[in-house]
Amino acid sequence: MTLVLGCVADDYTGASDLANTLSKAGLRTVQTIGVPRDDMALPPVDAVVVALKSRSIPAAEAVERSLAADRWLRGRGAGHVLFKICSTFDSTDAGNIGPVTDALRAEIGAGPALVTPAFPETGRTVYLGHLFVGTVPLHESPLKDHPLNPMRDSNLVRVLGRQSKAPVALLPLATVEAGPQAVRDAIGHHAAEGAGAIIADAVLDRHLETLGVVALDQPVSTGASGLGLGIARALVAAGRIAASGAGQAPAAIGGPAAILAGSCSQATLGQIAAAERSMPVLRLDPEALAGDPGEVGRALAWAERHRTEGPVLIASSAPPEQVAAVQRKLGRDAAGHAIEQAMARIALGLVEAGVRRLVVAGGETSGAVVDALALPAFRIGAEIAPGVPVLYAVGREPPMVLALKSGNFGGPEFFTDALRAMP
Ligand SMILES: Nc1ncnc2c1ncn2[C@@H]1O[C@H](COP(=O)(O)OP(=O)(O)O)[C@@H](O)[C@H]1O
Ligand SMILES: O=C(O)[C@@H](O)C(=O)COP(=O)(O)O
Repeated sequence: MTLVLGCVADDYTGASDLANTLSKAGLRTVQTIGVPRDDMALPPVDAVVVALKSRSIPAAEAVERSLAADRWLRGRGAGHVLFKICSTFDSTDAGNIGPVTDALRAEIGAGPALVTPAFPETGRTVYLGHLFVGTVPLHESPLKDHPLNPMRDSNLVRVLGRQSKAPVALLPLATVEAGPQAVRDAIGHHAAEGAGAIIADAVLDRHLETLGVVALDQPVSTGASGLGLGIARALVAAGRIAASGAGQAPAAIGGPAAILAGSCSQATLGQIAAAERSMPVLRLDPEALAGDPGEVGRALAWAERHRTEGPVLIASSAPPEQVAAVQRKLGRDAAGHAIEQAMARIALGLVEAGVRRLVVAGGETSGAVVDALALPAFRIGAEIAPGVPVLYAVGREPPMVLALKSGNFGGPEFFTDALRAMP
């Protein structure tokens, strides 16, 4: 297997978002959970997205895991590695976007990395280094209340500067509009000045196409699915991707379905409210979930009682004031971790009870669930909503199909849309 593109994603939902984008652009793509074991049988692919759960762990660990993934990908021929971050730049001043980008560059002796979270299809745009979510700057968006990494500064040159060793420069929209050569000249100038990373503006897909062409000059770039789109289109345009033809439509998996929500995003809260009109919904008590092992058993007993009614939804999700109250009692990271682990035990119990179709809302939550289920890799299926594909577990018997939804993604009826796409 010789890879045309390697990707290291800092969470599992983000990885499936990127794998979806690459696959739609024509790249045969597989998402692995962690660095694959050498004996893992992978189909012929153009791109592998190695999904890590490294967004909210200490920076040194994120660096170590990312470098291991990078070495595996380069060992299989990947000349360019895209570090997939969140389109809302989820991170804290302690990292991990800066430290991982620095380490990936240092590993291969690369010049400054292009960095952009722009993903216009989902409303993420960057102008003069400021990230917008829909019509508002990042710091006014619901991300200001994220449970683990509240985003309170929209100026990404500043945000990344606080996380990086080398200076961070800006590639303004006017330069991106001027095309690849203007971008190359600007990068040369910033490299001479010692920049380690360059935040690139992009508000439309054509800007990402320009950035994709130039990113491939370098061995490393950092971005969300928008940059993935630009790189994929550049690879296709350069004739570096063999035509793959339409894949065989996967057979229906069947069997019981369940939804688990641990995201506290505004979008997910709305989707849970909408689901309440069409399926049984259990809203967990987050404090009990974090502290009382019996709460998992009670949730599973509830699911068992509602089994004959079709899919069920179990949620720990809560609005910002309730999240803040739990965090005051338990601490931010401890609360998040304990709730994720409890959700993972619920997932395991549901699958042991026969669930074969599973939707999970929330990146960290998805990470904990997929780890508990020990799923090694996914084939990418149809797109349910921008950034969220159907995922077929590779090599699992009996087969399972999942959807891992980034907290902020999907329309109000996402959960019913997902179940319809996962027969
Ligand atoms: N009610 C709650 N109170 C506090 N934290 C919560 C609650 N429910 C979930 N969490 C935690 O909030 C975090 C949500 O992150 P994540 O799953 O990545 O969602 P998103 O995709 O929206 O970022 C997780 O660590 C989760 O365990
Ligand atoms: O880029 C994105 O927005 C997503 O792919 C993503 O990474 C979102 O993260 P979560 O909301 O934590 O799932």
